[in-house]
Amino acid sequence: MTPAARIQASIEILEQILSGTPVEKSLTNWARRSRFAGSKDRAAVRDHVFEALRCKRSFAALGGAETGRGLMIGAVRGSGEELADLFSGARHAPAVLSQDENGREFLTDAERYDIPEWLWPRFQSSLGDQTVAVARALQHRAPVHLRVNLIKTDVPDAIAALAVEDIKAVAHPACETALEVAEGARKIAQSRAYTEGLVELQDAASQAVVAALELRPEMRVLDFCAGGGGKSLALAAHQGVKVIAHDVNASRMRDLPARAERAGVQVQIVSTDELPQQDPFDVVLADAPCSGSGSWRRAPAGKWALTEDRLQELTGIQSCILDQLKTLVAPGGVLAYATCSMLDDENGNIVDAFLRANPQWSETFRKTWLVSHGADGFFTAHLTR
Ligand SMILES: C[S@@+](CC[C@H](N)C(=O)[O-])C[C@H]1O[C@@H](n2cnc3c(N)ncnc32)[C@H](O)[C@@H]1O
Repeated sequence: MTPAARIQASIEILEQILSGTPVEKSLTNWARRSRFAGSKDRAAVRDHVFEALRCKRSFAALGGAETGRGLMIGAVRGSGEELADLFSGARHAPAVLSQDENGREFLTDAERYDIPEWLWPRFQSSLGDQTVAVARALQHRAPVHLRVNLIKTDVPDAIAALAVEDIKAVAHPACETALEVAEGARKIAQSRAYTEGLVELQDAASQAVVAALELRPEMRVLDFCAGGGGKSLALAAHQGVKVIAHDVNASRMRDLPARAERAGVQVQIVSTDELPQQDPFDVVLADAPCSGSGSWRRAPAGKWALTEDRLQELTGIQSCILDQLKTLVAPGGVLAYATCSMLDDENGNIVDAFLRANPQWSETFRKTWLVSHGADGFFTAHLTR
């Protein structure tokens, strides 16, 4: 495919997404009807689509319309490339620009930095002088991070095993186990290092949330919102720690047994009904459902789907989860609250309200990771009584 044909394909996919088809489904539909597209074409089109979704507001302003075509005109105009070369009207290329397909100046900072208008003041109050840096980081693609599985290997050996398969990885400062992939990211899923469980795909800040816990052998740790089990696996990679995974939506943990087997670790999965027979726990991790503002680079549709009502609903769920979990923690144990969000509403405000309502509990640790520092945005706080 020519660069112009890739843009035309991206326009068609974006049209589907804008009319309500989920992102992955739109990409798969296109790949199915475009057997001529090679793996490099598919990767390039996917990159265009994700970039346009991350930068939807600013590209729409630059391109003159919030349509697939408008977004891609905005993308090309913003990159400084020559529009006429790509929108040439040639076979498989987008049509030539009409007179009225002009861009305009940005009206607000929220538009320039691709944040919903209603959310900008909350971004500012949560992030202070980091607001613009964070919003700009969210306009770009996320790095690929790996977690070295210390049950099976160590950091130098994992880097060497990846290098044999032309995957260049370097240590990431977020925590001891974190690597950033500098080259060869598309080869990871097929690599021996991955299939044999030496490394797992996991964002560095997500790993750092687990690394912040002081885990000792024989501790019983509940991962209450386990989801796909990324943090359960990171917890279980601590020698002797017994990990119990739970999620209100049990089907989300479907792949966890196979992932645990690949990693060579044990994770016990419990249902909501079984939980009362399992407590108390030395550590309860609540990686709560949230806006996902820290991972909007990977899932940009979430940025535009969030509403004030949904944020309020989420903060209600977050407070309920913390309240529900306090009875499951052994005296002297730790209730660790975490979100992949950078908004005070979902982070400090939730913990502060919990501490006000439960004066016998105190906070021993609190940290926020920002996307502008090279990993996903995350928050965690440790509570004890
Ligand atoms: C942020 S995700 C978890 C991600 C996961 N810990 C990981 O590291 O991959 C939040 C999870 O919380 C679950 N959840 C939502 N409400 C819940 C509740 N009331 N109790 C327990 N889990 C809940 C969701 O099903 C979702 O899987």
